[in-house]
Formats: sequence, C-alpha cells, structure tokens
Amino acid sequence: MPKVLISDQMDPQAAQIFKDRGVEVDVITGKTPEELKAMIGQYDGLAIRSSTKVTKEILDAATNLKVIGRAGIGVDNVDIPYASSKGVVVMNTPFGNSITTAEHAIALMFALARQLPEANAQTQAGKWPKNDFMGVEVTGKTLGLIGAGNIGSIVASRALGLKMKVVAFDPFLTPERAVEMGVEKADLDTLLARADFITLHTPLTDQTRNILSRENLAKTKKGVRIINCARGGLIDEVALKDALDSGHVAGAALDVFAVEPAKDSPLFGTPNFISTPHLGASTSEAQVNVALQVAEQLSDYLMTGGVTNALNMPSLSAEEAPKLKPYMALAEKLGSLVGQLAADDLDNIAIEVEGAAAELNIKPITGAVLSGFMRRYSDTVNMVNAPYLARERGLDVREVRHDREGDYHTLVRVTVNTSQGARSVAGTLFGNSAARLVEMFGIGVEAELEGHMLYIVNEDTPGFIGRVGTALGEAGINIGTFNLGRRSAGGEAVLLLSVDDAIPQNVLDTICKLPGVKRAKALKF
Ligand SMILES: NC(=O)c1ccc[n+]([C@@H]2O[C@H](COP(=O)([O-])OP(=O)(O)OC[C@H]3O[C@@H](n4cnc5c(N)ncnc54)[C@H](O)[C@@H]3O)[C@@H](O)[C@H]2O)c1
Ligand SMILES: O=C(O)[C@H](O)COP(=O)(O)O
Repeated sequence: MPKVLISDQMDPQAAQIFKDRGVEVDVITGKTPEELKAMIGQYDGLAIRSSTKVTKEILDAATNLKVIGRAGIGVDNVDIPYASSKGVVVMNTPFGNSITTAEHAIALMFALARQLPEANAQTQAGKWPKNDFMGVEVTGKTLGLIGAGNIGSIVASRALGLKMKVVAFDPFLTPERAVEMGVEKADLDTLLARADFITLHTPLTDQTRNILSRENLAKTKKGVRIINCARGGLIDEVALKDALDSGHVAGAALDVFAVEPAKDSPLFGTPNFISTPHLGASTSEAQVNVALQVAEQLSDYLMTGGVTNALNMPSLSAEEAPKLKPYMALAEKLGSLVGQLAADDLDNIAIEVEGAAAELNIKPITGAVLSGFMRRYSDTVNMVNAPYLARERGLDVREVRHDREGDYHTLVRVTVNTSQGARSVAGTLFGNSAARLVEMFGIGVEAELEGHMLYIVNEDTPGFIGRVGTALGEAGINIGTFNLGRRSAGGEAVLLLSVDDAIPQNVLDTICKLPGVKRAKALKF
C-alpha cells in the first residue's frame, strides 16, 4: 500500500480521501528540515503547501518518493529540476484557490483606498479620528494588472465590475484574450505611468524578480497604490519603503514577502503600509478545494498512474491510464531494446505510432520509450526524468502519428540513426495487453521481451540452431523461448531467445565464435 505524508496544514478531508482510496497517510506538520529528511525515505507521496521546502537534500533522502502534490499554486518551494532528475512527479492545483486570492487582492485594494486597518486601530484605541482619514474611490480609476493569468483575470473581472479601467501587462497575453477579458494590453512603462492602483499576479521568475524595482517604482504615477498577493521578490521592498516615506507611493499592501515568514521586513511600521501573513489562499472554500484536489491527484497517480496538473510530466487522465499502461510497457521494452543494441552514442530517436496506438496520447508512450532507451546511460531513469536526461544529452526526439493501419491493428515503432544507417524495431499488443516485438531491423521476428535474452545475428545455414542450443546446454543455461526471423532464405537471420539465467561473458564469447554468427549480445528486460 503506498504511503503519503501530509507535511503542511491541510483540510482534514485530504487525509480522509487518501484513506478511502487505499493510500496510507501520516499527517505530520511543523517538522524542521532535518526531521523531514529523517522521515521522508518511507513515503511514496508528499502533500505540501508553501511551508515545506522540498530541497535537494530532502529529495536525496526521499528514496521512495514518486510524487509531490502542492495543495495550491506556487511551487517555488520545490526544486522541480532536481525532482525531475530524480524521477519525482510534481503536481499542483492550479485553480482551487484563484478566486480566493483574487478576492484578497481586491480586499487589500479597498483597505488601501480607505486606510481601513489604521482607521480601525485608532477607532478601537478610542480616538474617533473622523477627520484624519480621507480615502479615494476606486470607481473610474485605472488598475494596472501585472500578470493576467488565472488570478489576474479574475481580479480584472472584479475590477471591471467595480467600474475601474484595467490595463494589463503580460507578455503572454494575446490581443484576443485581452479583448475577451475587457482589458487594455499595455507595455510595462505605460502601465506604470497610468495606473492608480497596481496589482501583481505573476510567478517569481528571473524575468519577474524585482519587476517593481527602484527604477520602475520611480516610473509610477504619483499617488499610486500597490498590491502584491503573488510572490515576495517581485518588489524591491527597501525601494518601496522609500517611495512610501517620500509620499510618491500613497499606499502599499503586501501579502507576500521576499523572506517568509517575514519577521522584520524594512516595510514594517511604514505609514500607509498594510500587510497580511500570506493569507491569499486562506479561505475555507479554497482550502477545501485544494486539499480535495491534491489528495485525489496523488491517489490517482499512486493507485492508477493517472497524472493531472503535473508540472514535469504530460497529463494522463485516470481513464487514459489503464488504456495506455500496456502501450507504455511495450514502448519501454522497445526503447530498452534499441538502447541495448545501439553501439553508437545516438543523437536522435523517432517514435512512430499507427493503428489503434495513433488514437492515443503519444506523450506517455514517448516518455516510456525514452525511459527504456535512457537506461543505457543510467539505472535511475523513469518516465519523469527520461525526457530531461534525453534533453541534457542533446537527444533529438521526434514523434510521428500515422493514420494508416498496417499488418497489425496497433503498432509502435522506434527508430534511431546510427553510423550504419537507420535502425528500427517495432512492436504490437496481442489481445490489447501483451507486448510483442514484431520487427527488428527490417526482419519480421515475434518475441516477448522479458527477462534475460540472447540476441544473435547469423547467416541462415543448416545446423546453426543446434550449435547454439548445444553451446548453451553445455554451459548449463536453459532456453525458455526461441524466436527466429530472417531477411531471406540463406540470408541474414535473427535469433532472439529467452534464457533462465544471465549469460556469462565466456559463454557469449563461445557463441560469438560459432560458425555463422555475425554478432551476439546478451539482453536484459
Ligand atoms: N498569496 C497567495 O496566497 C497566493 C495564492 C495563490 C497564488 N499565488 C501566486 O499568484 C501568482 C499568480 O498565480 P496564477 O494562478 O494567476 O498564475 P498563472 O500562471 O495563471 O498566471 C501568471 C501570469 O503571469 C504571466 N507572466 C509570466 N511572466 C511574466 C512577466 N515577466 N511579466 C508579466 N507577466 C508575466 C503569465 O503569462 C501568466 O499569465 C503566482 O505567483 C502564485 O504563486 C499567491
Ligand atoms: O501559491 C499558492 O497557492 C499560495 O501562495 C498559497 O500558499 P499557501 O498554501 O501556503 O497558503
């Protein structure tokens, strides 16, 4: 039974879903990195929010980990490239808390417009400061939206409902989508110059880090109010404090900080500054959404192989997974066969599907071929890290889907270009489930690729099979299955046989010296 650790505060329904789906679950929150490192080795899955930092050290200790699920959106607390290289799938729940976070941004906008926190504090202190707080209306004002994705677009729709004008900067926002959203697409400088309120909704990347730098803050309209419910690090906090102190920026509200938990931000105590402790996603509705989703996604992956919202692997629905499973087994074996036989350091591989296979999602099939193929370089390859390792080695991967149906109702073919020219192997599924090799380097040969095997290319001459059988028999090696194919009578032939034990090098040497043998290789599947 797979075992999952919930290591951050999460709605209890998540644990219940794991149990209902047959996944063992521990809920252990608030652990130090050392404590997490000591316990992570026993888990197949890890469910987190933003507090748990999944670093290289944690991943190195996570020897059984297959999947990390983020109950929320931002995954900057997970070392995704390293998780990928370790073959760990990383998933998030990209929509479950978007409305809630957008509402928090709107709430902070109003809090800034009317200085609500300070007015509240002074009223409760018995000052009744009726004449000290002059707010501004948002109606008719311009909202500058930096980042117009899921949350940004919800903020835009709410702002339009409040009769604001919305100007959006997002390099990936198409003009059509901007029209659909009812916003004006602008460059960053235009937005900075025109916005009365600026709200940030981008991830933290090399491009967005410090997007509101000192220089860019200076380009804003005097009296601007700034909201950040996205990620700390998007704003230069010291420059923002200076701009608040000088009165150029009339107010700022931050839910997120460059260092969290923020204990001594330079902004604390600055007039017209409002903060919340990363509460953007903290509503009961959003927390139920993300907890249910993450538990379902992790259970799907661990129990059925279904992949939803993965950031480092193509999606595979729970309905598709059972259909694709036998194909992935076939694809992995074909990839492994090519990987074991190709002598050269290859730089390209083509995966072709035809017949019933052409109807399927090809990405998982490609991932499985690469996973089998890349095993020639590393023992720790799987579907997740194989494409990354392939890219790292400069392997060019081509996928081809054919409409035609040939001799087989379904076919997967893997081709590599070697110094001797293109070499391809192909396989099908018998009874829609049993993986069978049906062609090897242009020669029809049917074989189950399983366990220890011996591959021989030989001249098709009488008595050859007997000689091979004798050589193996004398070495005490039992033959399981015998599969033959030949280009033409008396021409080049292929012999693929399964054996009960690994073939020692001296036996292989003996076989290579038998008359008629062109080459021979021991294989393992
Ligand atoms: N405060 C919270 O509790 C909380 C809650 C949820 C999400 N978030 C954060 O909010 C942010 C937005 O989340 P989302 O779900 O809308 O993400 P999203 O991926 O749907 O949208 C992000 C948008 O940013 C845009 N973008 C990327 N690079 C950009 C750049 N250089 N300049 C301008 N725009 C750029 C993208 O094109 C995309 O449209 C994320 O950082 C997420 O982690 C915070
Ligand atoms: O990216 C997110 O989903 C938010 O930052 C929420 O983080 P949290 O789950 O730690 O509240």
